Amino acid sequence: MMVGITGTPGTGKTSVAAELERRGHRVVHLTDTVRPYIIEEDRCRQTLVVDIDRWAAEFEPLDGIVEGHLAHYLPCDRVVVLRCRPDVLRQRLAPRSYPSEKIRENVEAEALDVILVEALEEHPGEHIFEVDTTALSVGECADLIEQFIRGELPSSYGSIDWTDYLDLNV
Ligand SMILES: Nc1ncnc2c1ncn2[C@@H]1O[C@H](COP(=O)(O)OP(=O)(O)O)[C@@H](O)[C@H]1O
Repeated sequence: MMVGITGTPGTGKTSVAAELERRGHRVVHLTDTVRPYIIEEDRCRQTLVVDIDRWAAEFEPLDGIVEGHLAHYLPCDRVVVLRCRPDVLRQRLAPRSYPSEKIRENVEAEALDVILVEALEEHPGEHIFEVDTTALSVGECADLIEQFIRGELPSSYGSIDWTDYLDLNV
């Protein structure tokens, strides 16, 4: 089974993937796989533009966890969407050397459920599991993900509403 862990930058993908790897899961970090598919580098926004269609088409499915904010574009059997309340996300992103515009864009995307909507465009809802990491430890997030993978927890998504936090970006 290939399980994607996706989410806005700062929601905790790298941290929870490291914990799942420590627990014995095979983990592939997708940033390590996109380099041959980079179309351009947007230096101002410190963003790489990737040919997602070609990358996803050529990706060899695997039994394990694929971690990265493009994971939901892969033919995953299950997709975990990590979430974080926008004000807390802003704090998590603050130590990064991101331009303020990039932080604003990410916080806004999180408030608008952008990654969840993208995931739902690619996968049936019953394969999707949203985890609100705001008040959970990395270990608690990993516990929930393992329970979902084992089929002990049903899919769940759509209960988060962070539109009230959109004005944080003003
Ligand atoms: N569940 C969590 N609770 C509190 N802080 C977290 C949690 N997950 C990640 N963090 C912290 O948030 C920041 C971003 O986490 P990271 O794993 O790098 O996110 P991503 O890979 O999605 O960009 C890091 O400082 C990390 O320690």
